[in-house]
Amino acid sequence: MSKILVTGGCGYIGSHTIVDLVENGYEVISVDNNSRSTSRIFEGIEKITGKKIKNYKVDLCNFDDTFAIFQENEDITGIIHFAAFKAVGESVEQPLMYFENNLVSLINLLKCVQEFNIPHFVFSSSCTVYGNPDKIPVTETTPPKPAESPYGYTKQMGEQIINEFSKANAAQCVLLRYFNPVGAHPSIMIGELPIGKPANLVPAITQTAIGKLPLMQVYGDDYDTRDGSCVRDFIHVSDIAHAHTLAIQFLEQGKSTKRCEVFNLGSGNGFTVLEAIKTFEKVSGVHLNYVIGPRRPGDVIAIYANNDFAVKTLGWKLKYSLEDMLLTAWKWEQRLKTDEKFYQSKPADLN
Ligand SMILES: NC(=O)c1ccc[n+]([C@@H]2O[C@H](COP(=O)([O-])OP(=O)(O)OC[C@H]3O[C@@H](n4cnc5c(N)ncnc54)[C@H](O)[C@@H]3O)[C@@H](O)[C@H]2O)c1
Ligand SMILES: O=c1ccn([C@@H]2O[C@H](COP(=O)(O)OP(=O)(O)O[C@H]3O[C@H](CO)[C@H](O)[C@H](O)[C@H]3O)[C@@H](O)[C@H]2O)c(=O)[nH]1
Repeated sequence: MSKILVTGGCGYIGSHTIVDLVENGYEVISVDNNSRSTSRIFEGIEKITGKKIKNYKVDLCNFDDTFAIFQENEDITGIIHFAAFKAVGESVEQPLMYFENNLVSLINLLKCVQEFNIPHFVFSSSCTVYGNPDKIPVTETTPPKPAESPYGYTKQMGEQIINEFSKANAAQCVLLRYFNPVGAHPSIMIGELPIGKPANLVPAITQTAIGKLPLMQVYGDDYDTRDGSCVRDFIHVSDIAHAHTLAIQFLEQGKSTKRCEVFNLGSGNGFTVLEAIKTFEKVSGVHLNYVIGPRRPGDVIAIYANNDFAVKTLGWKLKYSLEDMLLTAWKWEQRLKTDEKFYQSKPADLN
């Protein structure tokens, strides 16, 4: 059985991917320092899969501790690297913290890939690498634009580091560019746990609907889009998770013709912020308390994916609609309310 090391396994996408890997017969271990998450998420993973997952509470920026995980698990066959800081605004305020955490952890891992001859490496990238694209939908060959934030730079630099690494090493790599992952596992046993006031749209919607936030703002309705609000490609987190299993299988089956392959992971549909809100109101039956506010600096106006390459090459079939994404997110928010510690979602409360 293949053994996959998932970094950031207690996080939003990592936890859903662990479930998908286990359901597809993989043995999984996780490393997460819980700087942005709680290991309590494994209770949910265990309920869904019936499996206990071993997590190493290690900071990947500490090389010796990271190396020790590989010494203890010499049979690791692949790595899926999610662990990173991801808040765009915070990265503008604390750029060095972002460059250090996201890049040092990546380099430490790649040193271990080299040292222990790990054949397969999958990296969490982002559609942020396309910036404000000239033409939509974007394909994998759409030229990257300069990043809008230090966070964005860590994804662009991460891709470059892996590209160069793969030329000089035996490992084969896959870069997965996520669009906007939202929703929760259909069992509602795991989901997103934003820390503090959410910056992202869907947690802002669900927290407003439940009354945790009094009101939310739509950042701008004067863009050149069909209703004036920004366009995004929302994709269910479980669909994103399954693409990781497919990416590992793609590498294992020797189907990659390149040392480093890139895939867009989006639904292929663009919805506006206001359309997402209307869909939420429809599936939840809740009237959302929102106002139109000013534009948020740095926001991309409109982006969605051409996902043909992932669909054809990986055999990726999308299971969930926008309605499913928003309904599962809503059910998860309602479930969180029954658990005070999760509901508070401050780092100190989580662990
Ligand atoms: N969620 C999104 O909208 C989105 C979009 C595009 C790309 N991504 C990328 O996908 C990946 C996963 O995102 P997510 O939404 O699951 O984020 P998340 O914050 O929920 O999970 C990241 C996990 O990594 C852990 N971590 C961070 N730094 C670490 C370190 N130095 N050592 C060990 N663990 C560490 C955190 O504790 C957390 O559990 C990230 O790389 C993110 O940049 C996310
Ligand atoms: O309270 C809110 C929150 C968001 N929005 C709007 O909703 C849209 C989506 O915003 P998100 O913050 O949810 O997502 P982004 O597309 O801005 O950013 C996400 O996708 C990026 C890739 O483009 C990065 O990966 C980033 O980490 C990730 O948060 C934007 O137009 C934003 O202005 C609101 O109107 N109100």
